[in-house]
Amino acid sequence: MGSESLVHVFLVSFPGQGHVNPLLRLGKRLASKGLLVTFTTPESIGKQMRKASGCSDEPSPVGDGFIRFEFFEDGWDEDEPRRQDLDQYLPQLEKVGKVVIPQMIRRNAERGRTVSCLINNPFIPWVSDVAESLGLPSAMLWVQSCACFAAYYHYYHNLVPFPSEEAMEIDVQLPCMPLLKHDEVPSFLYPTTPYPFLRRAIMGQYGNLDKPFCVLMDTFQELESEIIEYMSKICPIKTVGPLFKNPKAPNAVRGDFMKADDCIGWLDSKPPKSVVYVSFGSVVYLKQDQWDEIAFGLLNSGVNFIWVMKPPHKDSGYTVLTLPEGFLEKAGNKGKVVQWSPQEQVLAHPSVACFVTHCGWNSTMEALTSGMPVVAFPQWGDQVTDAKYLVDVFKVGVRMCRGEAEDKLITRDVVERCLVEATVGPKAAKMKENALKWKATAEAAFIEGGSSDRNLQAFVDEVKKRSVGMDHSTAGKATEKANEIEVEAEAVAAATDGKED
Ligand SMILES: O=c1ccn([C@@H]2O[C@H](COP(=O)(O)OP(=O)(O)O)[C@@H](O)[C@H]2O)c(=O)[nH]1
Ligand SMILES: O=C(O)c1ccc(O[C@@H]2O[C@H](CO)[C@@H](O)[C@H](O)[C@H]2O)cc1
Repeated sequence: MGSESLVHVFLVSFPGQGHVNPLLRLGKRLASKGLLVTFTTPESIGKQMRKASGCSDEPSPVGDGFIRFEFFEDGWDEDEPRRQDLDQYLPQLEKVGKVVIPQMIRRNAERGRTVSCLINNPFIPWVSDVAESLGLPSAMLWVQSCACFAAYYHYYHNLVPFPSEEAMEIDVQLPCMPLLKHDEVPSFLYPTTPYPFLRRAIMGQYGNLDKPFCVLMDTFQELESEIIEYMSKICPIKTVGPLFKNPKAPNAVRGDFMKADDCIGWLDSKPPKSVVYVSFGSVVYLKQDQWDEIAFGLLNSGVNFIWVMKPPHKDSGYTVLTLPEGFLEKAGNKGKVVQWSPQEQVLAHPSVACFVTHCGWNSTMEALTSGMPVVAFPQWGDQVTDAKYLVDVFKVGVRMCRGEAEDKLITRDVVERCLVEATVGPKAAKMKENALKWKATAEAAFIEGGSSDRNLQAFVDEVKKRSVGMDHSTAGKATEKANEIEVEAEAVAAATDGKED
């Protein structure tokens, strides 16, 4: 069957690696169940994805369906430094996206690919408005834990007391969750957060939560059962994780912004469970003095290691981190420093003993699903909550720090102690045993007939059902609306021309 005759879903992603990965993985899962999926994000990132991962606008077969990419211009020059400032970039994305997404949907309809559903991830809640204005169903993929979803929900609706300027250090008790210490609450909610624009972006999604007919989550029923059950009574949640596992479509279609350095051959040469993998994700940058302490901790512990040292964006304001003098020579063949790793493969490799992680949710799910113990080094946002769960609830981790807000240098001795604790001795063995249990439970959730697979199938069935109800007049309405929005936007642009920027 050609891709044109399939039900078509349109995925709009915030342009961050930790957001693109889970939405693209969802796209692949949906495609493998027989849908045509178009994935979009701004061209500035599309350019990188094309170069590093070969993303193409031609439909690629995935299982019973297809996936294709179609990027959009965000209205700024190629080298615009303001993209690194989300306080400025998020409003720009909203302004432009509200015009160009309807145009893209209209063009697709004209080419015989009528869109039946829009799906977005957080930080770009206006996508639900676009869907509503076009008369299209929409869904949202929540790319963090259900625990974090619940924390933001209770904050938005003011249901329980959270840290405030008057009471900074209060603990937070949410229903069906362990007590969170003040610094275990998602840090965008701290009164002192340096990232209030991310709190606003997330709160924007809660303001729009009545619009998506489904909230998909990259978690699984058995991992967060009580809070998922509780929140499911309030919101139309469907857990579909771990999304990075796709039995029908392994790694062919990827959305990395940077090509991964090859380190699998090097790992193959190491004994089982002898390597520590260190990565702080795509956005966290540590200070130079902290970097130095980690470097000495790694050397002093004597472990083998792979360390991801990604270069900062030229407009990010971060200075390039360096390694202590003579570090690479001292490490010799015990250590490998890379700019970007094939993380999923690294975590699945038998030579890897543990993962020193910033506890982003993707890294958390990838570690749990690979049966990999962790050393938790959270910095901000959901990472501090994920660290609490990894250590105290899932019991697969050792805590190395409490987050950026603590502003505490973690010394080389502490680094060394945590590495040893996570790799040798009875505690390490227990954590590995727990991690392997989570791996098995995750597998049972994503295989055919598992809880996540059933939820995903139910979602696909619902999209198909709604698309049957969507007759030609509905598709025509979407086209008409797209035309209206375009005319309005042109009028606004003409009226404001030269008055902005
Ligand atoms: O060297 C690296 C570092 C990270 N990742 C991937 O980048 C994503 C990072 O997402 P996460 O939520 O963990 O953190 P963020 O980058 O959003 O802070 C994950 O899917 C990782 O597998 C990768 O492929 N190679
Ligand atoms: O581009 C940015 O400035 C950016 C990208 C990603 C950010 O959040 C990360 O998202 C993940 C999924 O929500 C999350 O689990 C991870 O901890 C975050 O680092 C923030 C800013």
